[in-house]
This record gives sequence, structure tokens and C-alpha cells, in this order.
Amino acid sequence: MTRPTTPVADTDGPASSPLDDAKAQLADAVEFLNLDAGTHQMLATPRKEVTVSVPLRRDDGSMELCLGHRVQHNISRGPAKGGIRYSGSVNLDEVRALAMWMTWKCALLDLPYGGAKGGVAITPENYSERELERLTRRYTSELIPILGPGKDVPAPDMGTNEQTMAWIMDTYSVSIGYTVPGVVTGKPVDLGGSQGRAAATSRGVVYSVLNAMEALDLDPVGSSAVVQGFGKVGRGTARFLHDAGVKVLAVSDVHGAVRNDAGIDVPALESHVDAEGTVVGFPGADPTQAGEIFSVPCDVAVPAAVEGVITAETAPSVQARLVVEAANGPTTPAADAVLADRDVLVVPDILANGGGVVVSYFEWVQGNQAYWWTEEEVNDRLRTRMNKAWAEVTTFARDHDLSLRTAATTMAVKRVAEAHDSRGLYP
Ligand SMILES: NC(=O)C1=CN([C@@H]2O[C@H](COP(=O)(O)OP(=O)(O)OC[C@H]3O[C@@H](n4cnc5c(N)ncnc54)[C@H](OP(=O)(O)O)[C@@H]3O)[C@@H](O)[C@H]2O)C=CC1
Ligand SMILES: O=C(O)CCC(=O)C(=O)O
Repeated sequence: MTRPTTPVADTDGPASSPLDDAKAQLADAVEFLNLDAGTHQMLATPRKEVTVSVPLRRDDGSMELCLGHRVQHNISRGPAKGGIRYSGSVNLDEVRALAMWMTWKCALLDLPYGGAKGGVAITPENYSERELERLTRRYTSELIPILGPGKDVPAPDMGTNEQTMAWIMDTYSVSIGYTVPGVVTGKPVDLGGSQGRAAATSRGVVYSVLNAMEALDLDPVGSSAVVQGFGKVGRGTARFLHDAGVKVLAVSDVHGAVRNDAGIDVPALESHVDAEGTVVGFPGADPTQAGEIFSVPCDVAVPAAVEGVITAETAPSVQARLVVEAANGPTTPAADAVLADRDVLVVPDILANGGGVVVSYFEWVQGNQAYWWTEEEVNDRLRTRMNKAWAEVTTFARDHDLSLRTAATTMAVKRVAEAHDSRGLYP
């Protein structure tokens, strides 16, 4: 199927940029913690940013210049950590926001990492596999001085996957002169990837859904959900919700959306997507407006695509009792306020989608020890970490009368600021 030139967005456009949103969330935490202006500025500013022009030889012999970025937002608690995104909408400010969210996510989940994100402004569907390999290798070569298992460890994000990580690992290793599996996570299992990493983000999202349902006294069996995005995260989330007895009423991707109020047969939809490359045309559901997916009446709405899709304008039409953020930054601060007024509980991205980086950490730990865990061990440890973070955030929110987002961000910011201070006065 041809990719639409204008992506199907669920709003008329974000009311604020992801970086504005991330900075507003940080400001709330800084205010609560009463941090000084200098510390606020330090936390609001990336420690290192690299922008590279990547010359790409297309298969037809022509040359194209692609712009790539890597932003290391913070390294106070350990090496920078975070995914690499390939998308036509990548820009430096977006990468800055995503890197800042990674810092808070790693701190919240108590991982020994700072935060980073990378991106290349290309639409991967428009490139052949050989072109993507050349692009990835050249982008990696440009970044080699700032990457490394103790410096900055990329992982997959939108538009990238295990294969991308294998190319990065190989390019880095060839340059260093020996194999360095710990330079990336989210690798193929036969190259030192972890069991359970591919499904970890979705699994963690569903643990968050189940924890939040328990808090709202909602029985998962027979409850209902909608999922925006049917990629690595959205697809697994829909599948695990289905497995937990939740009826998935609607899903969308960049091409459109499908809806079945009796509940979509998610495994059948997965087979359809494997064959057709999109949810559109699935015979077990009706076509519906992708832009209206969050107005479908249901218990849980899961944004699992891009930032800024729930805005002050669209939040009043959200029908769910719960929004669980599988995507990074899907809800703007103005939308948060609208949802709070309407008693819609929002489980924030840095908590809800933390399962991916938790298992990336497990992959890094296993690689460092050259000792591999079973998938069951990985999933058990993931669940323990997610449940611990859920308990900590909900307790902090209750004790201080904060939203889950402000509680989570505040806890994370406090940990990062304290790590910075502990390292001494002249770091
Ligand atoms: N991968 C990971 O481990 C983690 C990812 N995340 C976040 O989860 C989100 C999804 O990432 P991931 O699943 O890896 O990415 P993928 O590239 O695997 O999938 C993205 C999905 O979103 C769809 N999509 C893209 N733009 C839109 C749009 N405007 N409206 C509706 N659907 C859209 C895509 O459609 P199509 O298939 O048609 O292209 C695709 O189904 C991102 O916000 C990412 O940062 C967070 C934590 C970890
Ligand atoms: O696994 C990782 O290191 C990071 C995944 C990611 O990019 C994210 O959590 O947003």
C-alpha cells in the first residue's frame, strides 16, 4: 500500500511542540521540588547534541543528503540511553524532547542511565533495505566518537528495528576492531539481544493498564480499549490486551483505522497486517476515521504512535476512563488539564512505556556478564520493576495530591538532581 504523503493525524495539529510540553512538565516538577534556577536550566538543557548530514547513495545512483541527530540530554546517573527514530517528521527539537523524557524514564525506573534520543529525518518506507543499511552505517560512523557501552547506548524507536541495531553494532565494532554487543540494545537475539526485548514495551504497557484498572476497580475481562498505532508497540499492546480478556474495539495506523464494537480478533488482524502492511481492509472490522479513534466509547485509550495527538481541542471527546501512554508525549499539558477535569486517569509515558528500556537494561546487563536469562526470567523481572514503579508513583501522587505525570516526573527529576549534586560541586 502506498504511504500517504500527509500522515493521518488524530488532531488538527499539535497545540504545542513536544519540546514545549517536555519543558512545561519539567517546570512543574522543578516548582514542586523548589529547585534553583541554575539547576532548572541544567535539567532543561541537553548535555551534548550532534547533528550530522548523511550522504546517501540511492539505488538508482543518485545522491541524497539526510539530516540526523543524536541528543544526550543527561548523563548524571550513567551512560546516555534511548532509541533512534527514522521518520519524516524528525527534527532537532523533537529529538531534544524525546531525550529529556528518556532521562526521566530511566531515573523513574531506577536504571543506571541518563537519557538520549536520536533520529534521522527520512520516511523509511520510501527506501530499500540496502539504502537503509547504507544510511544507518553512515549515520553510525558519524556518531562513533560519542557512542559506546559506557557512553551512549541506542535502541529501536519508531521506524527502526532489530536489523537497524545489528547494522549499528557491526559498524561500531568494525571501527573499534572487535565485537561490542553492548553498544546497542534491542539487537537480534542471535547477536546478543535479550529474550523478551521485542515485546517488552507492549508487555509493560499492559502491566500498567492492568495496574490502573485494578486501581479503578475495573475488571479487564469484558472491558474495552482502543489502540492508536499498530507498529512494534501498538500491535503487541493490542495482542496482550486481547489475551487479558480486554475487547479491542478499534485500532489505527498511518493509513487509517478499523472498528468492531464486538471486539476485534487481534490475532486475525495481525495476520491481515502481515499480508497487507496495514490494518486498512481488515475483513473482521469496519473502516472508521483514524482521527476519531479516541472518541470511540471504551474503558482504555492507548496512544501508541506519535506525540501531541491528544490536545486541548480533542481531549473533551476522549471517551475512555483511562489513557495509558504507550507513545512518548501523546498528551499535551493543556490536554492533561482537560482530562483531569473530566476524571480521566492518565498513566504517563515515562511510567507506562518504560518496559522497553527496562529490558534494554537487562540486555546490557546480560551482555556485560555474557550470561543469558530465560524469557520467563526477563518477563518476571520486568513485571517486578513495573509494579514497583507503579506503586511508588501512585503513592507519591496520593501523598502529595499530584497527577501521576507530575508525580512521576518529580520523582525522576529529584533523582537526577541528587545524582548531579552527589557527584560534587565542580562536575
Ligand atoms: N519501540 C520501543 O521499544 C518504544 C517505543 N516507544 C514509543 O512508542 C511509539 C511507537 O513506537 P514503535 O511502535 O516502536 O514505532 P513503529 O514504527 O514500530 O510503529 C509506529 C506505528 O504508528 C503508526 N503511526 C505513525 N504515525 C501515525 C499517525 N500520525 N497516526 C496514527 N498512526 C501512526 C505507524 O503506522 P504504519 O504502520 O502505517 O507506518 C505504526 O503503526 C513512539 O512514540 C515511540 O517513541 C516508547 C518506548 C519504547
Ligand atoms: O530501549 C531503550 O533504550 C529506549 C527505548 C526508547 O526509545 C523509549 O523508551 O522511548
